[in-house]
Amino acid sequence: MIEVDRLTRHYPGHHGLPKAALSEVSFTVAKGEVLGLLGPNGAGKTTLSRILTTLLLPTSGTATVAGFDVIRFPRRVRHHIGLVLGGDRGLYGRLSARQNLDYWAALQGMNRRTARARITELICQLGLADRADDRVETFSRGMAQRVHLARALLSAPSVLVMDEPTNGMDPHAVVGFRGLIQQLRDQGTTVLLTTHDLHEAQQLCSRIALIDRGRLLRVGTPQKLLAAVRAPRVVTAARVAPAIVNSLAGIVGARVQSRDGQLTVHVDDDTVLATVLASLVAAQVTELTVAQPNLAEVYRGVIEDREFAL
Ligand SMILES: Nc1ncnc2c1ncn2[C@@H]1O[C@H](COP(=O)(O)OP(=O)(O)OP(=O)(O)O)[C@@H](O)[C@H]1O
Repeated sequence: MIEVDRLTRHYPGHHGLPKAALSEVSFTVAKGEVLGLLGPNGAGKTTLSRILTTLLLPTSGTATVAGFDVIRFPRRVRHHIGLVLGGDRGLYGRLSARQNLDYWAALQGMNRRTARARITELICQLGLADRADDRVETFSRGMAQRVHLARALLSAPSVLVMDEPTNGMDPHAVVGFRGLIQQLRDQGTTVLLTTHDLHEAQQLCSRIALIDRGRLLRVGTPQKLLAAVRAPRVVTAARVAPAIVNSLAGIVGARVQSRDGQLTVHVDDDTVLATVLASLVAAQVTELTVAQPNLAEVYRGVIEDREFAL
């Protein structure tokens, strides 16, 4: 549904020299896939979203959405794509949710009767029914974001581009909104999801693209990205006899610490991990945990951005 090939976008930089916000970025997104675009501030995520939604022209390279080139067929692309932005832009606070949606439907040239039915359907689907006729300026961040999503879904697009859609929401609203994204995914909508939130990416995305300074550094399933991490695993166990601690200390590649029977072992690879676990199980130690690397470790390993708070 999305094909991006060597996409490049320059902005004027210092002394008139071009500065690359995107450099030779290539990837594809299949129908029904949720691709997470993850990267620090200034990585180029918004630039890419804007090109795909025909709001910005690339300097070179190509991008197609639902088979239509974004430069040659922008109207067709717009018909197939919905854009959901984070933040407070884009809604009329003094209008109700329904009036906002009526307005956007009219701008898109939708027939009134079709628009009315579609708006009622979206209001129900997105949990807005109780507040549909209240002014949007009285809405919480999470409710306003649902109106943004309804607006993007008016023309039933097959592709949604979401730029940090849960930014600024409280945790409860985030859970509800992510549930909506999951529903859309299950209904076959293709989603490009820009996010800073590693947990969100891991929860929602079938694949994740890591982008930094305009370059695509890695693309893969969360499992594939995790498999490539060399972060040490940590085994912890309780009530471990001193003799067992001593025998573990003899395993090459295991760094053992122990205090009052509470054991912590750092291991470098899966073979050492298996040996440590086998020794503990043979000694009938059952209270143990293994901390797996998570996306934060992948991120740290791939992107060296000090400003990005994990
Ligand atoms: N209109 C512009 N003029 C000049 N430079 C720009 C312009 N828009 C973006 N840039 C630069 O392009 C680079 C990529 O910006 P972009 O907004 O795409 O990043 P981002 O990944 O979306 O960042 P954020 O997470 O902060 O939204 C940045 O270095 C930014 O300063």
